[in-house]
Formats: sequence, C-alpha cells, structure tokens
Amino acid sequence: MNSVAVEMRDVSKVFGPVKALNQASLTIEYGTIHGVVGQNGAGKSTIIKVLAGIYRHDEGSIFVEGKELKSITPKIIEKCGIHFIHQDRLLVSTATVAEAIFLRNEPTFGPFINHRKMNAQATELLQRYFDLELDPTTLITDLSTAQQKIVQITRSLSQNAKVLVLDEPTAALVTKEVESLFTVLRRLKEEGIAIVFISHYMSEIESICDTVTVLRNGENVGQVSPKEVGIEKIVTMMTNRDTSEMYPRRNVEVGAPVLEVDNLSLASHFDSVSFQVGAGEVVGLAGLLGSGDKEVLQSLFGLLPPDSGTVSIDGTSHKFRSPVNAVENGIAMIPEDRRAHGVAVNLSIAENITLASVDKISKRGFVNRQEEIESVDALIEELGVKTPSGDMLVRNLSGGNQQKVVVAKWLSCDSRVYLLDEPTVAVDVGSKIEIYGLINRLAAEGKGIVFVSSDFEELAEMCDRVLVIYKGEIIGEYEGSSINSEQLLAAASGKKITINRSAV
Ligand SMILES: Nc1ncnc2c1ncn2[C@@H]1O[C@H](COP(=O)(O)OP(=O)(O)OP(=O)(O)O)[C@@H](O)[C@H]1O
Repeated sequence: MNSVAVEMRDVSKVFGPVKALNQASLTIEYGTIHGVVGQNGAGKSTIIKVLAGIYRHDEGSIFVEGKELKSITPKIIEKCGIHFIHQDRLLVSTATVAEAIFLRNEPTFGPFINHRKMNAQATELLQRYFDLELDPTTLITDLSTAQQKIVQITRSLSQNAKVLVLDEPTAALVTKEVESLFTVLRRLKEEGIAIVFISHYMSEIESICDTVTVLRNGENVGQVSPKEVGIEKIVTMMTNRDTSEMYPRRNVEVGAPVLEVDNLSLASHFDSVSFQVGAGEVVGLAGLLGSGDKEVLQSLFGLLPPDSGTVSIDGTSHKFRSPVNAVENGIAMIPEDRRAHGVAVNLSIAENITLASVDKISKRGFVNRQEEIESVDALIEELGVKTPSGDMLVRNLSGGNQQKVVVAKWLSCDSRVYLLDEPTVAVDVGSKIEIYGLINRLAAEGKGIVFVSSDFEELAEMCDRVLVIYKGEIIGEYEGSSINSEQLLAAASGKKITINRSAV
C-alpha cells in the first residue's frame, strides 16, 4: 500500500479579495496522526473543506494514493475512504447508537431494517475498535460528548474509512474525555489509518501528533515533528512573533467596588454566592463543567434571573430581568457561544461592532458614518481581525475572527462591569495575547472584570483574585502572584483547600 494517503500540492483558494489558501500543501501518510495548525484565519478550515469537496480550489492538485483526482465532490472523497468529523456537526439526537452508526446504511431484511443485526454489528464494531461496552440501543442524547465523537468515528469506520479528518475534536471535551479520545486515535493509527487533527491546543498537538503542517496567511510555512522541534518553535512559525510574553503584565491600583454580589442564589445552579470586584480588578471564577460558574455570569447579565440576593453597581442595587436592562445599567458580557448570542452573522463587522454602542456614534438618531468607520477600523487593527475591511459579513470570517468581533463589539461600548465567558476559546495564540492586552486596558480604565475560563493557567496568570466554585458554592479564594493552575484545578475538583491571601 502506498504510504502516502493524500497529497495536496500548491493549492490556492480565493474568496473575493481574500486569498484563503496560497499554494498550500499537505501530505498525509497512513499510520500517522498529522496536525494542522495556524492562527485564526490561517486557512485550516479552507484546506480541509477543499479536500472534502465542499470548496472547489482555484489552483493546485490533489492526489489520493498517488492518483490525481480531477474532479472532487463529497461523494467521490467518501468513496476514497476519506471521512470528516466536523466540529459542530451533531448526530441525530433521537437516534440510538446503532442507528447513528448505520444511518442510510442499515442492514435490511427484505424491505425492513434488520434491527437485531444492526445492534449486533454496532456492538461488535465498538468492541473491536475501542474495547467499548456500549448498549447499541442507548439514545445519542444520553451519551457524553466524547462518546458521541466515538460513535461518529465508528460510523466512518463502518464505511471503511482510511483517512479520518477531525476538526477541533476536543473543543467540547473535558480532560478525562480528551484522554479517552486520544487512546482511540492512537489505536486507529496502529491499525494503519491516517488521522488529520486540527486543534488550537498546543499541548494536545505535542502529545498526539507525529507531524504537523503549519499554515500562516494561507501559506504552508513548514511540516515538522513536534517532538523534534518543540511547541515554542511551532508557535513562532504560526505567528511569526515571539510569544514568550504570553500574559502581558498589568500594574493597576484596585479601587472601590464597582460590582457587589450579595447572597445570590438560583435553585439547582448556585447558592449564596457573594463577592466584590473593585475598579480595575480582574476576578476569576474557576469551576469545572456544571459547577455553576457560567450560570452566575448569566444571572448577572439578566439571562437567568436569580431567586434571591442582590447585585449592586457602583453602590446602587439592581434587579436585572433581561440583558437589555443589564446593559443599560453598565454591564457587558462576552458570551461563550458567540454564534447564538454574540454576533449577528449576517451583518457586517462594522455593524456588529457598533450594535452595542450606537448611541455613542449617533446624533439625533443618525449614525455618524465617519466616526463609525474610524472606531471600527481602530478596533479591527487593535485586535488583529483578519479582514480586508469592516464591511465584510461576519459569517465569512473564520471562527476565531468572529470571536474577536464579539470582543470588539463589547469593548466599544462604555460599561462599568465586563463579564467574560471563555473570551479566548477557539482563538489562536497571537489573538489571545491581543485579548489579554485589551483586558488589561479595561482594568487600567477602572472597569471591573469577571473572568470565567476553563483554562486555569489563563485565570491564574490574568486575574488579581480567583474564586473557586464547586457545586454552586464559592469554596475558596486565591489572590496575588501565588495563584497557580494546579491548585485551582485541585480546588475546583472539590479537594479541600486552605484560603490563601498572600499579597500581590
Ligand atoms: N466563505 C467565505 N467567504 C469569504 N471569506 C472566507 C470564507 N471562508 C473563509 N474565508 C476567509 O478565508 C480565510 C481563511 O479562513 P479559515 O476559516 O480557513 O481559517 P482557519 O484557519 O480555519 O481559522 P479559525 O482557526 O479561526 O477557524 C479567512 O480570512 C476567512 O475570513
């Protein structure tokens, strides 16, 4: 068998004024795990969509097992044994495990689906590939996200996949699930399958990939082995900049409380939550999945009205019954699910950015277009949003660049308190530094910031104080330079901790 499964040679793809791929190449071998990395907008999704037959490339050639494919459609690619596990493509939630694996491929008995055979085959496949005892009649909705990924992979294997392309497969997984997915991927690699792994998590790239293709501005800047060159080198190749100063320092005197939360409770989510955030202070909330951290933010923003307790801004107490009400009273929120709550994808970047701050740039009901262009251009530049202009529709931006638009939108309005829910999720290393810089700028302007993140290193490095939340209660508080991510993780998992109040 040819050891090279797929070769994409000098592939270019243009979208209007944007050159998404510029003579990029990708060579994938059987029996290896191949990473594709690059900053937001570097062209990762585009190269994968070209391979999937979703986008037609403008230039270049694509070979499968040494033979050039002259025409590429999703059907042809699937026939070649190349399968894709897309990030947000969900399985039919009303299906059982067996139905999801064999959808449109069901074993039949005359005109009927042979359920007994289908269940037996599903059980056999899950056991053979993954050593997994999973009842094939379990509903997809009752599976964890990691198990759902495994069902998706099993579906591909049942159709004899030889190349599996996984787009950010770990984005919604917790650490333990990532480990079990990696065990699965290593086993598939041993079986000779070629795996393409796209991720922003450098530690994952280091631990699982044999080789990595680095894209920058649509160009291939190299194919390297992470074990040989190290992650720092790969990050430098991606960003073309020195990232040793990942977390920019801040030197802000913390002032009087801007936000005071007193005994806030919401049944089944959190109980008697109290804390304060001073002017210029960044306070983290560290919790594991389901701890109540996100619900606290949503309550503060009027999305989930609490049962009891009070919230005060600059000493005045408020009851927020809706986000509009919260915004009017000086609270801004950068939500995690940017597609659902953060951006209007069918509006332009400029329209999105100015949506929350239209009062600031309008006079007697008319938007001052010149001011809008200037303020939008300044934010696009500051955040490094990759776009030819502010007129581009948000839906045409890469995922990470959409996130930057959400951040820019809220930064352009003048709030007192900023609630940040995973502001750097799906954002590349360079953009993370830019977002950290903006958080520091807000702090320097005397704003109060509440920061929720599942990246505890980020919390430890960026926050003045971190509150640990476990099963809806704040069980600990860390302060100053002694905060470290291991302690936070241990505490957030419910391990007993001592309250640490060492000075900054
Ligand atoms: N349909 C489209 N129309 C216009 N421009 C597009 C379209 N799809 C992608 N682009 C542009 O092509 C470039 C590459 O985008 P792509 O989605 O491939 O990046 P990416 O590396 O996957 O980024 P991310 O990590 O943020 O997901 C970006 O500048 C993006 O704005």
